[in-house]
Parts: sequence; C-alpha cells; structure tokens
Amino acid sequence: MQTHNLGYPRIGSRRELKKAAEQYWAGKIPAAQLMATGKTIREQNWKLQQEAGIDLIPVGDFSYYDQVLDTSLMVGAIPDRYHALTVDKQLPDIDLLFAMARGYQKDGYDVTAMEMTKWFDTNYHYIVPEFTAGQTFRLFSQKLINEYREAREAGINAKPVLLGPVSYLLLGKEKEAGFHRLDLLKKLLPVYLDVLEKLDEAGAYYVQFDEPCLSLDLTTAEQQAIVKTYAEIKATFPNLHIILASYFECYGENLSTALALPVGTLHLDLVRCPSQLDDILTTSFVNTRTKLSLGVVDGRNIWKNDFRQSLQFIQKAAGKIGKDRIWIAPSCSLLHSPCDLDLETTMLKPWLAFAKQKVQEVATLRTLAAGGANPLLQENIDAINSRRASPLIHKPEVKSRVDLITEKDARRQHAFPERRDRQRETLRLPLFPTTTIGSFPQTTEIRGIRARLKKGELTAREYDVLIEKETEEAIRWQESIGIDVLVHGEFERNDMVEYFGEQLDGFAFTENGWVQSYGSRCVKPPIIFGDVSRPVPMTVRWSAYAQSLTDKWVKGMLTGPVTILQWSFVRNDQPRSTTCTQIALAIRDEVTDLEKAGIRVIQIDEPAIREGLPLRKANWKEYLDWAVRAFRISASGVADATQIHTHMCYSEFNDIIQAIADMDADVITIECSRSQMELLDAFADFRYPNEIGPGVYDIHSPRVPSKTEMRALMDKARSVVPADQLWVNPDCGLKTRAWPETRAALVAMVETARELRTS
Ligand SMILES: CN1c2c(nc(N)[nH]c2=O)NC[C@@H]1CNc1ccc(C(=O)N[C@@H](CCC(=O)N[C@@H](CCC(=O)N[C@@H](CCC(=O)O)C(=O)O)C(=O)O)C(=O)O)cc1
Ligand SMILES: N[C@@H](CCS)C(=O)O
Ligand SMILES: [Zn+2]
Repeated sequence: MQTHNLGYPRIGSRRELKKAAEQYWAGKIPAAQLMATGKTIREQNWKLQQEAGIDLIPVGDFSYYDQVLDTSLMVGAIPDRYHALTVDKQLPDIDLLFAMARGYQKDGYDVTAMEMTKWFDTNYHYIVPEFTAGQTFRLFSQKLINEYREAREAGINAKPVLLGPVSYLLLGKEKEAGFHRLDLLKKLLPVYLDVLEKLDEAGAYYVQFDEPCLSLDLTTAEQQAIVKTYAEIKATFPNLHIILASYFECYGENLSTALALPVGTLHLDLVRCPSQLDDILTTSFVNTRTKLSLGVVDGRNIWKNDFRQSLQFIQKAAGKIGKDRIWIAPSCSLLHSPCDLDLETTMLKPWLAFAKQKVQEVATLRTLAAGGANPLLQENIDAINSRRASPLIHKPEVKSRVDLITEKDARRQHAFPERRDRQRETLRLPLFPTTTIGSFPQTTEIRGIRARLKKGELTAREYDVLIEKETEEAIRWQESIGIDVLVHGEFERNDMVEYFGEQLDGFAFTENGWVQSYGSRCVKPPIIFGDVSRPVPMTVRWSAYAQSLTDKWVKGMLTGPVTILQWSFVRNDQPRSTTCTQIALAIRDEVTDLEKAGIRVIQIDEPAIREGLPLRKANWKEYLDWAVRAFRISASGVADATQIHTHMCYSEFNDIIQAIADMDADVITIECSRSQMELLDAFADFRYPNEIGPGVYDIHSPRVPSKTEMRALMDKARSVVPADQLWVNPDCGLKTRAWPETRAALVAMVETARELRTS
C-alpha cells in the first residue's frame, strides 16, 4: 500500500506567507525575500510529509495567491487588459500575478482585477479564468516545473499536481458571446502536453490531475471532454502514471466515465461519499489494474480520524482488489485544514487533527492496515469514545427549544408590501439610500489594540474605550459625507464568524488554526463541538453605543446562522441542519434584543448561503429548505417596522434566486460589480419583490472606482429594477481596505447616489 497526499496548506503554520506577501505589497520587502519565504515553506512542508511517512508528496500545491490563477499563468490565459503591463511595463511574473488578482493602479496604469469566486462548497476563493472566442494558450509560466525540480533536488519523492484541463475550463467564464469555453479544449490540451513533456524530462512518473468537476452534474459533452483529454494524455505519454482526483462529492453519474479512464490511480473522497466504494467494488473495475486512492482522512474538518472506520474501508477494498492496488490519502487537499495542532492549547485537543496530524494519520493507517498489535489503535479508539460520551456536548434545553419551533416562528408578522409601508414611515430614507456592508478598515492599529488585549497589556475597559473612539470617528465621518444608513464599523470584531463563535456556548476556538480564504487573507474557523446557545447578548452594546451617537439610523450587524455554520468546523455527530437551527435561535434572540435597544435596521449577513449548496442539484431542495428556514427563524422575531437586511457575496446567485426571495429579507445587498451587474438580470427576470442594493464597487481591490463607473452600474441597475427598490452600496465589507481608498470610494459613491436622485 502506498500513502500520498493531495495538497498541503501553503500559508505556513504561523502565516509566514501572508505576512511576507502583505509586506511585499506594502513595498517593505523586496520580491527576493517573498520568494525566499515561499521556498522555505515549500521545503518545510515537503520534509514534514516525508518524515510523517507519505510516499508521494504533492508539488504545485504551493501558490503565492491561488492555484487556479497559477494555472491561468501556466497556460498563458492572460486577459488583454494586462498586456500593457506585460509588454510595455514588463512586469515580472510575480507582479503580473498580483495585478491579475488585485488590480493595478499606479504609474499611470489603471487595470481592474479578475473576478473571484468560491472554490466549490468551500470558503476558499479562486480567481476566475477569463476566456474569449479567439482565446489562445501557450506555456507561459514554468512555476510547476521549477518547483518539481526544486523538490527533487531537496530529495523529495515529488508528485506534480495540476488542475485538470476540463475543470480548469469549466471553472472559467466566457467574456464574450458566441462560444462555449469547453470549445477551447483542443487549443488548451497541447499546452498541458508541453507541461507534461517538461515534467517527464525532469523525471516525473506520477502526475496528479485534479478534476473536481467530476463531483458536479456534467453534460454528456463534458463527460466526453474528460474521456478525450485523458485518452490523449495517455496516448502521448503511455508510461505516465496518471492519478485522477475528484473530491467533495460522489462521482455519481460520472462514475462509469471515471472508472473507464486510462489512469493509473483513481482517487475517492470516502468522507463525503462513503457509499461509492461498494459501488465500485461490485463492478468489473475489480478486474482491472487501476489502483484506488482511498480518501479516508477528512481534509475538510478537524476531527481525529476514526481508525476503526477507516480500516474497514481499507480492508474491504484490499479484500476485493488486493493490497497492492490500494493507496491511502486524505479525502481532498489539506488546503482547507489548519496547519498544526501542536500549536494549540484547547481542551478539545485529544479529539482533533490538523494538516500535520492528518498526514501522520494517513501513514499510521497504512501501518495498522499491515496488521499486528499497535497501541496507536487503542489510543485512537479511546479518543473517539471519549468525545462520543462527553457531557460537554449535549444540552437538553437547547434540543427541546429546537423541537418546539413552529412555522409561525419562521414568518414575519406581515408580508413585505405591508412591512415596506411601515418601514418607510419609520425610516424616512431618500430614493437610492446609501449604506455600507458593515466593516470599516481593520487597520494595523486596531489589530494591535486587540493583540494587546489578548496579551493582557490592556484591560477590557481600556480596550473598550479605544474601540469606542474608533466607532465614534467612523460615525462622525459617515455623517460628514452624508451616508443614509450608518454602520458602527465592526472594529470590535476579529472576524465576522469567529467573533460570534467566541461568545456562543458549544463553540471552541484555536490560537493558530488559520486557513487560507483568498490570497493573503486567512480565517480561524471556530469549532462547533456541542449544542449551541447564547448566554448573553453579543452585539447590542456596540450597536446601541453607535446609535446613541447619531440621529441617523445605525444598522445592527449580525452574521446569519447558515454562514456561522458554513464557516466553522462543524460537529459530525448530528445533521448540519440541527446545528444550524440551534444557531438560528441564538441569532433570533440577538435580533430581538437589538430591536429592544432601539435598533430599527438590522443586517443578518448570509454570504455563505450559496457556498453551502450541495454540489449536485438533486440535493439542493433539502438544503435550501432548512437553510432558508434557519434564516427566517433568525429574522422573524421583530415588528414589521424593523427593517431586516441580508448581504451576500463571492458567489453566483442566479440559480438560487427563488430561495433568496424565500428568505424574505426586506433589503438584500449583494456583490455585483466585478460581474458588471450581470446578476441583476436574474433579479429582474424573476421580478424580485423586495429591495436590492447591488454592489457598485469591488472592495477586493485597492483600486478606487470613478463616479462614472459607479453611475454606469447604477444606470444598468435602474434599467432593470424599479428605482424605488434600489440601494447604493459597495460589494462587501471594507475591513480589508485601507482608509485612504475607502474614503475616496465612499465619497464618490454618495455623490453618485445624489446625482441619481436628480437625473
Ligand atoms: C467576508 N469574508 C469572510 C469569509 N470567511 C470568514 N470567516 N470571514 C470573512 O470575513 N469568507 C468570505 C469572505 C472573504 N474572506 C475573508 C477572509 C478573511 C479576511 C480577513 O480579513 N482576515 C484577516 C484576519 C482576521 C482576524 O481574525 N483578525 C484577528 C487577528 C489579527 C492578527 O493577525 N493579529 C496579529 C497581531 C496583530 C498585531 O500585533 O498588529 C497576529 O495574531 O499575529 C484580529 O483582528 O484580531 C487576515 O488578515 O487574514 C477577509 C475576508
Ligand atoms: N458585515 C460583514 C459582511 C462581510 S461578507 C462585513 O462588512 O465585513
Ligand atoms: Zn460580503
């Protein structure tokens, strides 16, 4: 039996890559120092996996920003708008990569960033490839080949990992009409063959192709594209051992396609789809020579592996096809796991495994599968049993409150048209009201204040005074530029999910459990280990304080139940829907407490509602039913006159528009600008009945949009949605931005709204 890994986190266990990239962007370190940090992280990761006992170690999983963007650079899919930067300005590759990811606005250049969206159902975001009808490809970046050579020189048994050509194309977007991106396969494949040629020259025998599109509903043409691709690769490189990996779902309808591919190893995600092993072992696949990679260690969660359960899979497969055809692996890339449990002190530690521990689990499973007594097995059984029996987990009062929920609890008092009238009487807002999404820049000073509190250098009172000062400044500034519905700025929050997790019972948190979300941005997902309840109000103090400073309305700001669920590590001993409903009740209590404190506009953010959608359409309804119900439970405890907003971002929402309408928020603010308001057509076609704030500028880029751009977007919006339904706001919160660009952009946004009211 072999062990292998599909990918390792690249941020470094102390977020070394994040820190170096941000310092480089700020001009504080040279490119060489950033590269040196990257090299050190790669080497440490490779060595760690080698020492753990992993036979085949992934290379190509490292990226300075995103692996999909790296693929675009590898195949030369660089949109025309960057050509001035490559040709005239001759930007080095690393700066071109960052320009494509973040936009470029200096030295007289003003180029927008590429779109970013969710990687399948994860909180990782990739840069969306852009394709034109006349698209050409060529081998542009040799990063993968160079890193493969680097690994070999470091004595690593390296396995190059590529995003497969079909998934790469399907994850991209046509930027003009008249063609389908899959038509480009015949032009793209030769570049992949070029890369394989170079890898072959460098000595690669095993190559992993990730084709996660096989976890989606594919058309026959898409399945055939997979067949054609791997037939051609195999025909060109008959000696290559192709590892084909899909994850996050069953192969489902694509299983017979996958089983017939001329690959050396087929990877199965047995955490997300345990049943597919039986499906496969009852087909003629058993008579082939293809190896099976059993993804038994969960790459998406932090719970210790249940060795007995994994060994059952391994033994069952080995019994049918023989040990030599079995590989042991994590279920997917460990990109989605935090790095190292050794750095933690949580009391949950005996129940957990992070990336470093997961690769050790893979190796231990191989040892255990070989047979013989081993104390590691009993240790594992004890840990699994102690979690199951722990009194920390179950709270009868929480369970019975969930059982007592009625349909009335999930419904506002009246339908939207009546609520709108009450709200208009109360709020008295102008046409095209302006607002922001909640957070203002989380500056180094603010992070520093929080770090000092953590280290005990500030008392809780001293901390509060400093945060109050920031909040007051933000309120005064918003008043001065004429924003209509103000926000308190979220200065007291480390993260929009972790902050709530820290205050809810049933949650634990880590000190260094960082996971990459996009580029240099990381999250520290809380761990939901038990029944969830809210011991005391969580946000009322800050919202009430902000409201006390001004006569304008201040929006209360909450994270919704689905997003808290989705962006946490979730317990795996009860259905997600049950955990979500428990969170919904906690948020409902917060919403009603905010209303009691005089807050009349309350935003319940649900940016992750689309991300939680199952990858296969057949499973959508069940999810949307409980997810929408959870949101409604959280929002329905208030009077008609209290205006409930929700906010969504980073996803394609067209296909869940009915569910969004069913959430029945009075106002939805939604990311739209990178896609030039494309999304609004869906709202318009659907005749979305409630109010909408389509984002008028992209907050991911430091680039300041012009008034003309924002005006054009709003003109587009009002051509499809009635003006009295529209709000004017950015795409998302501004926490990742700095104040100078935030000020400039918001002043221009408010002026744009004023002009819209008169012309
Ligand atoms: C809106 N998004 C979010 C997602 N997921 C979340 N969980 N949260 C989100 O907001 N998903 C979709 C989108 C896009 N994704 C992100 C993800 C992450 C960020 C972001 O800004 N992350 C910050 C870290 C935030 C945080 O937890 N900050 C803490 C700790 C700060 C820190 O690093 N402290 C230093 C010490 C500081 C000092 O001494 O000066 C340290 O610990 O070393 C805090 O503020 O207290 C990031 O920087 O990556 C945005 C969008
Ligand atoms: N209220 C949050 C939403 C982010 S999706 C913020 O403004 O950062
Ligand atoms: Zn957002």
